[in-house]
Amino acid sequence: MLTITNLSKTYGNGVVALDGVTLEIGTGMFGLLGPNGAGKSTLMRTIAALQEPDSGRILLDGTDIVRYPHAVREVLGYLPQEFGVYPKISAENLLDHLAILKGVMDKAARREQVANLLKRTNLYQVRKKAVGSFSGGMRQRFGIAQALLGDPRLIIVDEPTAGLDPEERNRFHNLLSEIGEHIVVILSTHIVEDVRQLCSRMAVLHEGRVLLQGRPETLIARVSGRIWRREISRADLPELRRHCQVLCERLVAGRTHVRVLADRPPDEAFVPHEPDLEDVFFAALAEVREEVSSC
Ligand SMILES: Nc1ncnc2c1ncn2[C@@H]1O[C@H](COP(=O)(O)OP(=O)(O)OP(=O)(O)O)[C@@H](O)[C@H]1O
Repeated sequence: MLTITNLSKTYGNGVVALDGVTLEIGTGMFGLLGPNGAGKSTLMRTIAALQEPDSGRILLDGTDIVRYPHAVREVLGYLPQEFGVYPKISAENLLDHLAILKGVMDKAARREQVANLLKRTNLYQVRKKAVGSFSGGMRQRFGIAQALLGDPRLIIVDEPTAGLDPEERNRFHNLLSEIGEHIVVILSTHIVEDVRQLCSRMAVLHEGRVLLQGRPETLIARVSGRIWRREISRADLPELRRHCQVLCERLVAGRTHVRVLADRPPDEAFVPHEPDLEDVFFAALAEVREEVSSC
């Protein structure tokens, strides 16, 4: 169990990246959803003990990881947003090298662990190939293989599916959900679909603050009956925005469709919309923006 209490971080340039973040994260896949600049990577790096917060506490199974960063590094697997590799080394050799760095010193045990991880991530057939020649999806799977070295209790993956084609993304999802059956996996992303498909618990982060957290189905139930949609001409959008909380607008077969958050349909052309996680995400952002503009 990972318990984060009142975590705050302001960078030297004055940007408040984390502002009193409090979260409880148990075994399974936890989705941390937020728009660009929300503070996700800062939070991930802080949990991974790669940077210190200004204040607050992070406990992993009772151990304070801000005070004892080595304790978390020993039990942590981390796939950062920018995952650099030595391009010319084969996958097998690089994984072996990384296993040594992770403290797996026994040669036979290391060889076995490396082979197992290459099989698990479906890279065994290409283990002799240079990692630099891998496709984006293969590279991300290699990233997961290195994160799993040393049998971690906590895995952090930061924006892992950006740039993957649908097939690779699906394969990556299956791999993550299999891992999430046994340990804590935190998935940080701005892709709502990733969280919907994978996570049994989630939080939305915005401007360094947790807007909401819980089970996706519970959060969806909270906006149920308050989402309406209609087709609209683009010219009418500004007027609608003036008196409604427009959650999103999107093109369907070349026509603009809007969804709004309201207790009643704004006009007779609106029909009820069965909410999904995207509505939860946009509603949380819309509500906080509304608070700011009415201040
Ligand atoms: N080292 C740094 N120095 C100064 N400001 C920073 C630093 N790192 C991040 N920031 C700022 O802190 C805020 C949060 O950034 P962070 O990268 O944690 O967000 P994020 O949710 O991961 O965003 P993205 O999805 O775009 O990666 C942003 O405004 C960012 O510009």
